Amino acid sequence: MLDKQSTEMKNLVVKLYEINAFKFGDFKMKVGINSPVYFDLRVIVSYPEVMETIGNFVVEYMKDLNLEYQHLCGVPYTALPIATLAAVKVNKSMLVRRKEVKTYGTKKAIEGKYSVGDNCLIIEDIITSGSSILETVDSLRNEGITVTDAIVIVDREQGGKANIAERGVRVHTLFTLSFMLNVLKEAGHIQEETVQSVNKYIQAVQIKSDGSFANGNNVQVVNKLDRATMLFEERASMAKSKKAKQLFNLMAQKKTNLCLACDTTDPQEILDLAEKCGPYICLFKTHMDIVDSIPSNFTSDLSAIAKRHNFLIMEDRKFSDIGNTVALQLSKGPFKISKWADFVTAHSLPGQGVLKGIKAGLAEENPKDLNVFLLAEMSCQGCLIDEKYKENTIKMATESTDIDVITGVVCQNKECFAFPGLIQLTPGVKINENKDDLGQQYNTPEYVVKSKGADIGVVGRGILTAKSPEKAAVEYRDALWSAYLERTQQ
Ligand SMILES: O=c1ccn([C@@H]2O[C@H](COP(=O)(O)O)[C@@H](O)[C@H]2O)c(=O)[nH]1
Repeated sequence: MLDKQSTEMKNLVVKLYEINAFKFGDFKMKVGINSPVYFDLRVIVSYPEVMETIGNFVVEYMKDLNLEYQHLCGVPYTALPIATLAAVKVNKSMLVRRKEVKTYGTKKAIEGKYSVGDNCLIIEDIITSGSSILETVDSLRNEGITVTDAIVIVDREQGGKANIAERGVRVHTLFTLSFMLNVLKEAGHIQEETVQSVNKYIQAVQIKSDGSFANGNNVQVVNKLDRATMLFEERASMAKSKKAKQLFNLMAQKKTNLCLACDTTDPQEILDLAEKCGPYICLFKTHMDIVDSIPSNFTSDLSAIAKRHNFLIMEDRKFSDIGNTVALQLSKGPFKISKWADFVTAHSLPGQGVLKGIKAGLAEENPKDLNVFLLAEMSCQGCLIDEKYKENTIKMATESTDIDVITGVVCQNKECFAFPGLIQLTPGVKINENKDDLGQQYNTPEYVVKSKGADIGVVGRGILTAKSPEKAAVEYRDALWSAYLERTQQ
């Protein structure tokens, strides 16, 4: 008998969250209103253990329900592998619905062997309005096949179940969205505010069978899980890496989202700047390869200052080589970055290998808990990064098996990613200028935070060339922090 409250069921919910099959943010939905939650169960095909667990739960549920049916049909496409697994396990035949009916050959909408009057059980991954299930019901019924029941993995509780019942199909669900939210809250992955925001959305956006909204078509819902309006404290609980949680909490406690880009070549000057500006920053960004003859105690001195003033250190190395080389660049050579940096930056250009290389470099010695910011966009004029590259970078940052080492994304726009547990680091920040002579482009602190979605603003020459870098750091800290506070009150 399937126990829907069991630890195994709860563990599956957490796993779905961890692999980003269940995510939070600001997502465009088929119904036209943005949603604070999104399920993407397509990713489970990459996790055989998750597939097997879901398959087993579906089979147990099917046995409990004790339904009469000759065939199983998965709603295309995401539910197809789940239905296949279940059909094999219970030794039933499968029917496959073609989404696009062929214009040649048999022109069949339903593939598989069946007789008029046979009964078919439908399997679906997610139900929102129920329209996808109904399309499959219609195709099956057009062939004379009887459909009375459907098993659904997740019910978003937006009216789909009732819409389908109107058409004579009972929906049996493994998980409701409310249950899943409570499990994630119990597990400490989300806070009560998040649960309430999602519940509010679900209540407001109830969909009728014709696709209209139960409250009329002018439904206005403020998505409180738009990352731009969320507090860093709340986002910390959603972050998937420990380091991202640490940085979110540090910013919230210290009330600063300023990163100083310390692009100076004199090692002593770097330490002096860290000492002076340290109280006002959350991150201190270095380019170690521009520093002249680095003294042996340089990185330990910098780390001591970081500890004293409570900021983290980022080496902006922009790794972009094959994994093996990246592992060596991170752990060996004159800089031994893995020994002292909290964060590094990396291009997504080499693909997954760059993250694998970083992980391998970390395994080399006994390093700090180091994390990565992936570059999805650059601030310079004429940058060759296009939309597809950006999209794939965000996939790497949110869906890959190495998301545990990712704290955030270096980018210029809020639209780049939705997940509130990632941090947007935005360089190209200056109060009085909009470009330099070598292609750098600047925006003001207020603009990058409020309009471009920056969580952390990176300031280099805006501080370094000021008469008093310390005073400039205070000025930038205040401008970036008040823009962040104003943004959360929108
Ligand atoms: O797209 C990017 C990525 C990184 N940077 C780095 O940020 C600082 C900016 O310095 P400014 O003096 O404020 O221009 C610098 O270290 C770059 O390497 C970037 O500018 N753009």
